[in-house]
Amino acid sequence: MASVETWVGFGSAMAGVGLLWSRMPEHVHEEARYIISSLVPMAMSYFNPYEQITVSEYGEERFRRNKMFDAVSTYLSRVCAGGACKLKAELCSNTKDDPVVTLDENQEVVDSFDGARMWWRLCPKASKNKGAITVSYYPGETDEPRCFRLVFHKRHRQLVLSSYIPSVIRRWRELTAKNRQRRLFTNHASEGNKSVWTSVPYNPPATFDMLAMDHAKKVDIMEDLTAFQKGKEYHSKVGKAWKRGYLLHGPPGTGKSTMIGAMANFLDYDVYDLDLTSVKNNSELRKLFLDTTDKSIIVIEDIDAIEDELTTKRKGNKVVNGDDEIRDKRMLVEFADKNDEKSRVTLSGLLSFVDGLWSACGSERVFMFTTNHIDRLDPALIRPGRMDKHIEMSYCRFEAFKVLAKSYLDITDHSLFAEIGRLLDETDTTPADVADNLMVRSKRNGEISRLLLDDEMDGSPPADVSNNFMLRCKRKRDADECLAGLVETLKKAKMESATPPMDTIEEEAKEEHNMTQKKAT
Ligand SMILES: Nc1ncnc2c1ncn2[C@@H]1O[C@H](COP(=O)(O)OP(=O)(O)OP(=O)(O)O)[C@@H](O)[C@H]1O
Ligand SMILES: [Mg+2]
Repeated sequence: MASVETWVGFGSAMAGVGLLWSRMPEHVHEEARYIISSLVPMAMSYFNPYEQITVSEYGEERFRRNKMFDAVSTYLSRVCAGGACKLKAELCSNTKDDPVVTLDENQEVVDSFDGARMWWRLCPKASKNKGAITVSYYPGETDEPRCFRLVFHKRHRQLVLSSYIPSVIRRWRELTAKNRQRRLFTNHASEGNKSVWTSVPYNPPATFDMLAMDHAKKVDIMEDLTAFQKGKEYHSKVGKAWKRGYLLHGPPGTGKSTMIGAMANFLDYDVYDLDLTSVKNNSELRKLFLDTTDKSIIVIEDIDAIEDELTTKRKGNKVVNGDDEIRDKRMLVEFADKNDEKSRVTLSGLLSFVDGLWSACGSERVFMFTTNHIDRLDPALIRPGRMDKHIEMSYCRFEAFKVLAKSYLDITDHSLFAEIGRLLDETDTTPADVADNLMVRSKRNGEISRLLLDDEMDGSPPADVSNNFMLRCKRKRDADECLAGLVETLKKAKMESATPPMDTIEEEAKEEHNMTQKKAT
């Protein structure tokens, strides 16, 4: 036991140290604090046999999603979820009844690899080190949103880094290739007024087979897409970013949006439908682009509608025609704070992703712009080389009509075909209008189901033969009725196009009147 003298001696020694400390200059204090703060973690790591890896939801740049996070999430949900008691379930597909189950926050699961145990936890907040994968020697406090934390024994460090992590990534690739669900993303302003992507499962019904358009043009587009999809080596050989830009133009109802769905089906890509009106400025736009994944179609619909704002601005800004640089800096979308330079999305900001500096970030991306009025678009957007392909979606002619008749009525020939072909050549009718006429009326559907029901109520279950016969009759009647209706619609359209609208007649009459008055004076 220490005597009283010893304690007194210790106390005075400490008092001496305290006095000495207080007399030391401030910079020495700083140095001493620094040494202590670096020694403590080292000492802790020396005694702590565990290490940890943090996989945060966003990468170092903060605005790019960390794919490793998705990989771990999928891996743990599929491989280790059995040992978890807090899970989240989401039904992602309209066709499959299999919910996607993922770990809930703060849930810990254990995995084993080559005899080593790994502890995974989904933390609602991530470590201060936001890098893709950061290794730290001691458990640190967290301050950033969502991360997975992997804890393992020090002696397995090499195993984890060189074998376990790569195996997680491999497994993730296998799992996603097998269970991929295509998604449709759209951006909207989040709580902090920042634009973020949200998505829903996406199974567009349209395929190229159903697209009513010139056959040669359709084949050309499909070949172009196939060449693009297989063009990884070609693009790297010629030093071009692996991306492709399409401009779809044509009147409303000619199938521009339908074409996008068909392309997504054909390529099996996700679709990002970019709503520029909820993007505040170029840096937000950049973040959104960087948040898109590879193998995706980025769509900006009705670019002419946004350009309309430009056109009004153009006059105000006295932009010189042909001067791309000045024109590009005009606003695409103007927000509430008109004086704030930062709260604007510019055409140059948009184009830097399509074929500028930022276009090289990410690969296998298709950009699609759609417009109803190509003539109203900014020349900077449509100048040669900017968009790889301009696709015109046009009015429905006979060849396109045959595709629609096959899809909607399941017929390849009919006595009214010749007349319809002639009328389609004489009028400008959109595929949407034709498709509308080919839709079997619900009245008819009601009629057939009633007939089938009556049959069942007789007590005699309807025989297949009679069913088939009835269905055939129904189809025939449907086709006759729909095509006759279409002929009527087309005739009406032809008449309307032959007679100029009333206001045009009135204007012409006025003009004539003015001319005669002028001549008279
Ligand atoms: N070329 C086409 N082939 C098959 N169906 C078509 C075609 N064009 C239009 N349709 C039908 O008409 C509907 C409307 O077409 P869609 O929305 O693709 O036209 P759009 O050109 O995008 O029109 P908008 O310019 O108004 O956006 C579609 O749901 C589809 O059923
Ligand atoms: Mg559309």
